[in-house]
Amino acid sequence: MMQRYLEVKKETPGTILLFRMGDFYELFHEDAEIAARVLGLTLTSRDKTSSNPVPMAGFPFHALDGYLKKLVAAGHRAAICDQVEDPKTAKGMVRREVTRIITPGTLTEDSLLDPKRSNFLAAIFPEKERVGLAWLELSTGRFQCAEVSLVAQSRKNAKPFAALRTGPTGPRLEALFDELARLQPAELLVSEDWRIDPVVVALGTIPDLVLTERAPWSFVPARCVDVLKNHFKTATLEGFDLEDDSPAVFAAGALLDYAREMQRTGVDHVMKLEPHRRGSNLLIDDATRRSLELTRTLRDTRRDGSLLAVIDETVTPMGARLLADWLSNPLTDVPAINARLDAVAEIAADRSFAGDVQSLLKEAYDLERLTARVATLRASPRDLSSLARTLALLPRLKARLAGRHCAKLRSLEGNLDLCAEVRRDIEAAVVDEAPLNVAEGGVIRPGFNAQLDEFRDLSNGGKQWIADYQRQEIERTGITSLKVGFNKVFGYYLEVTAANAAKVPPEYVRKQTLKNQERYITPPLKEYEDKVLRAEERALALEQEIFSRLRERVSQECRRLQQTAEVLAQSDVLTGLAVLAVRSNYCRPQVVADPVLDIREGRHPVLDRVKLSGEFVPNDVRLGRTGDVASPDLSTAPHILLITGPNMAGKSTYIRQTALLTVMAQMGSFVPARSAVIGVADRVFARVGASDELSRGQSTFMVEMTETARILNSATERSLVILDEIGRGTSTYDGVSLAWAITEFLHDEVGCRTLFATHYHELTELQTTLAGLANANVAVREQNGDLVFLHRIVPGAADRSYGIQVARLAGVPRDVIDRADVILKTLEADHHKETGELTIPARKPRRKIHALQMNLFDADNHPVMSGLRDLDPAAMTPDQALDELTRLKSKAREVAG
Ligand SMILES: Nc1ncnc2c1ncn2[C@@H]1O[C@H](COP(=O)(O)OP(=O)(O)OP(=O)(O)O)[C@@H](O)[C@H]1O
Repeated sequence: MMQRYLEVKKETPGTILLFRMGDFYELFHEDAEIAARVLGLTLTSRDKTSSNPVPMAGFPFHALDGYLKKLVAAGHRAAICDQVEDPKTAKGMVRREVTRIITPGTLTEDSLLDPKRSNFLAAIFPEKERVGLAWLELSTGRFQCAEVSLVAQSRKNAKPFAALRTGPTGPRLEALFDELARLQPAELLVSEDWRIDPVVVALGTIPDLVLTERAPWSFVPARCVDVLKNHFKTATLEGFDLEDDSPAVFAAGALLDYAREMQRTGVDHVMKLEPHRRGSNLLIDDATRRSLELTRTLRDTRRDGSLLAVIDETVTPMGARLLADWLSNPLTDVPAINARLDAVAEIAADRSFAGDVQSLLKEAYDLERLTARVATLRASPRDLSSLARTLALLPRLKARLAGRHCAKLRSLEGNLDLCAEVRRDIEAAVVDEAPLNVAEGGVIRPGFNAQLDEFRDLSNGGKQWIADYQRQEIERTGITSLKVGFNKVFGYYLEVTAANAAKVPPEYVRKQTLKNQERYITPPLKEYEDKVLRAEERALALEQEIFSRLRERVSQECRRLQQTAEVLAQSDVLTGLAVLAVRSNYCRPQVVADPVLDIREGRHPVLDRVKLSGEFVPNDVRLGRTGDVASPDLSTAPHILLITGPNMAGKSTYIRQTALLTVMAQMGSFVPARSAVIGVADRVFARVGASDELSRGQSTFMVEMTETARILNSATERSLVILDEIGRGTSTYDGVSLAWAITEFLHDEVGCRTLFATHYHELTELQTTLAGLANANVAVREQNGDLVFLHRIVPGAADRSYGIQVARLAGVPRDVIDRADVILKTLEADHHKETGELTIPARKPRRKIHALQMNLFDADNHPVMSGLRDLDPAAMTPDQALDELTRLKSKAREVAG
């Protein structure tokens, strides 16, 4: 057995091997040690008497899913080696084979996946100036690829920006990092050969990303292309709008190869490879994505508290995943955005529609993931009955979608394939409450297969035969207490009381003598027993066969099922957005191509939700282009808004909410505002607060400037830029000067819509020189020396900053606040002096703090010191010296008190 173990271990390098032995999965050697650590299993050893015992750990087979979850969460890969023969019939040792390999990126089991999140496996193929990236969600079969440029994507004439993540001469990796941040893959495949490739080295620094190294040959371009052609059974990849020589295709081929290797049962549900083109989406870089907390919060990277959590009114996991996808990839094409908005508007206008659709969808199972399990021949009987139940809802959904006006809902109705035969086939064959496991039987409906019914009758219906036989034998022998019984050791037997033993006919064969009974068997009874037991076995085998055939048959319809799953997901997302719009009082944005923004009474979607109603103060934003003829009413609006105001007033909230509303509108959602005209942005940039890049070894200021450099170099006229307190991490003069120059550059060279929140009041002077810039501030009121935040954005510069008042609100001690006030006044007065000298009045301590330690000055007068001074060690005996030392010590104690 250990020999087989070692063979299998050799076949599955880099994985933790779970080796089935009877009712347990066992782990040995290093795997056992890892399992003990990660899974909390007790480490024991095999063959304790040996001088070199083998470490070992294990768990019962039914606990597999729970343990797999923990192993995968800890970033491990696990190979499951099962017994592939029935131990009862096996000759010699039971045959064991690896039945699946579970890796973070190739999960398909519901129990291991988060229903609301896509779980991507990704692969890269770096070339000189571009890198191919492919990603696959194995649990649904969605497979995409893209080419990402490694050359700085600068605006025309812009100088390439300085040292980025891999140093001044390395490739520019931001675009790749942005894509990975968008996808958040669980596992990324690279070639062993690329260990020192700068791209791969940089990827190794991304937290929570498992890099899996593959043999170099699996990345050989010709092979990669062949893998894809063979899988899709096509002569070229042109049908997918892909070139055979693109690194994106190579990455996809290497990825599919791996997926096939891990999923021993096949990946037939991967039916197409879709090219992902960057141009059709609103680009949101990694830093912006995090700053805006689109899908996770900045501080603890949780979904709760993110924009996604707030706008999610979907009722199915398919919908939840698609919503996350839409939010991560907002559109730029105005007609495409409007198509979604039309659908949301139509649903929002018809309350009963949303209610009906949601109550239907709530009953649906995760059709996308069910289909994938059918396709990989891993669907359980229960999966098939869940599939049929979901299909049973479709006629009602189709009826509800019928007669809609907008194109999107009409096309959903058109694409909703009822798959009626699939449903009919499953319903005809599988019982309503199907068990999880086919091996125990009870899967196939009675009446479906005559042969099966016969076997079952024979095994169940034996009762009648037994009753008849028992009656017949009572009559024949005259023993009225004669009974037929059954136990596992002897099978069927006849039982007679000891008193009647003499009446037993000679053909009865005695098998067992109990205290008061004798047990016998007879040839007819044994013959019958044989038949019954065989029938049971044959019934089980036949059930399995029928089930496998059915699953095979359903798997032929994967494409249709996938299409239907997509319709369900889209219906769910659109309905969810409509419910959100109505429930949260959102308005339909008017999406236009001009780079303008006119939001009236806009609210921050997340704060609006958490604050009590009426507590959130709505604000307007109007950005335009001077002299813009297309939007005359915005022609006088600035395109840069410089917002000053006290801390805590709501500056960050205001600028973020503007970016969030733009993202929401471009994904096809209504927005929290009274009205909104949103000019489509090609990119959104948010430089907000300190980010957590310290772990990547950069200083806060360096990170801030790197991100700023990127904005300045790649923003276009159509971009939306949100800047929060640029230049904060350096000296005031440096900071002001940088912020000043950055603002001028954005105004003169880029011309993009910009919201800039700052504490540097000096910058408000820019209004006099920059025509497209306007000042705004957040209103506050001082009441009896206290500060009241009104959270209202008003035109003009803030008159002062109120930092000290805010510090007082925060509980900074009174002494410090008063002192800061004095210093501030002096600074303000000095500011206007010609000399430039700074004379801060000295601080007057309010109370003296007693020094606990003696200072040198005090030491001179100390009684112990004078005692020491008077000593003449030369004239003392050791005893006297000791006495004197003891005396001085107690004196010292006394004084210290
Ligand atoms: N429009 C609003 N209505 C109601 N409350 C608001 C509004 N805007 C902000 N707030 C509240 O004020 C708090 C501070 O807001 P924000 O962080 O935007 O201030 P800030 O001006 O950027 O502060 P700082 O300059 O210190 O970063 C928020 O947590 C929020 O609870």
